[in-house]
Amino acid sequence: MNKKSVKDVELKGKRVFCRVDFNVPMKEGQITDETRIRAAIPTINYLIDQGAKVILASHLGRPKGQVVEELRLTPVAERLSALLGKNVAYADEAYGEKVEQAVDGLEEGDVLLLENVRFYPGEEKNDPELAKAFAQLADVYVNDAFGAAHRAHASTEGIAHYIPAVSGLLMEKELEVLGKALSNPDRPFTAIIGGAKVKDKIDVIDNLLDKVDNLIIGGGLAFTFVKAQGHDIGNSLLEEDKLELAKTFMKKAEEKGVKFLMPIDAVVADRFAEDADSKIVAINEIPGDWMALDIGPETANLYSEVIADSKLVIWNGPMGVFEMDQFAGGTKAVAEALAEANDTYSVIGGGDSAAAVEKFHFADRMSHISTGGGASLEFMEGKALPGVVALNDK
Ligand SMILES: Nc1ncnc2c1ncn2[C@@H]1O[C@H](COP(=O)(O)OP(=O)(O)OP(=O)(O)O)[C@@H](O)[C@H]1O
Ligand SMILES: O=C(O)[C@H](O)COP(=O)(O)O
Repeated sequence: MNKKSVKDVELKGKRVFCRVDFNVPMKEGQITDETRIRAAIPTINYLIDQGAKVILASHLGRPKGQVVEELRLTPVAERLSALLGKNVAYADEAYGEKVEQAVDGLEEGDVLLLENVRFYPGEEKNDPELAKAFAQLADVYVNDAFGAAHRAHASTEGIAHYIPAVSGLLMEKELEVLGKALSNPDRPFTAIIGGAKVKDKIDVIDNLLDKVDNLIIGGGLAFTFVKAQGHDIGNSLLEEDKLELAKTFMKKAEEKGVKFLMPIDAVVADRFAEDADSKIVAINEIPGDWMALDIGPETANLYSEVIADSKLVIWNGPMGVFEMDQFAGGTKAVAEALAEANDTYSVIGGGDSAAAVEKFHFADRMSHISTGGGASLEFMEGKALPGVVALNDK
């Protein structure tokens, strides 16, 4: 990477404003998945070991520029203290006099967590005044929030214009792994794209068709392609206005010699419900008033074989409605195939695919699970990430 990292700057005794992505799922005040907190630990420990005064900042949820009690970072501070094995001070504001006093009181190796930066309207507007107020707290800016790197906000982009700005270790690793996957892939290189909406994944499919050997399509978005092939898809998800584009992609794949793999069978249901009546049908036999909610077992076998023969696989988006047990089989089979493919480097991107891999207990058998949802997608689309662009060049 041509951007400076924490390893390239002197940190001893320095006040370091470290932007992390602690946007973790919460239920009734409890953190339900702490992956993102764990992922930031190496950088935080590095800063502590170097003798920095560590000021951590993050957003949580989308409070839209005002204080939302349930979105305070208090539970995160507690969890972080436990994970670091040391006290993390917590400020209930993110800048201003009180925070400055707290920063003044920091000794080398101390950690202070600021309040949710999205409580301030200037954050998402990338207001230079707020960016300056953040910058004033510190001598060095470290961006370790890969998950929020696609946002040009005051704490992810603006601040980098005022003090020396470098990447954290997680940011560096994410960019290295995803960057290598896309620019110099081991082959055969396979991308698996699933999830619900074609329109969200158009750019990524288009960009990947220039790079991969195999493109596997699953999830709800597959049925727009199935329909484009000329099959009846009943009440399955369809984005009518993307049918022509789906045909274009299939044609592009053919021209480029990319294997474009689509479902050959599906699990169909009479309604969208856990206890719906369901059955397995061939892809050209989806009944008119049923909907396809998962890929079928033959498709899962076909996809698993392609995965086993690949050297590099990137996966974004589940194969079916994996939240319901009846329709989780396809997603589970793909996760299992990835877990068992020992010679395959597997990169999981996107919140839902990462959640699925966790749910089926294959997480520790994947090569890399990205902490970025939108960020990893935008990266794969080939877009520049503002939070990275703003960092100092080497
Ligand atoms: N056949 C289907 N019909 C309807 N919904 C489906 C189908 N297959 C998958 N889904 C749904 O798609 C959703 C995930 O889609 P999405 O495009 O958001 O995935 P993602 O990119 O992994 O997630 P994220 O946006 O969190 O990164 C899941 O909730 C799943 O239930
Ligand atoms: O969860 C994410 O993808 C990141 O934390 C960014 O959150 P956002 O979509 O609310 O900007």
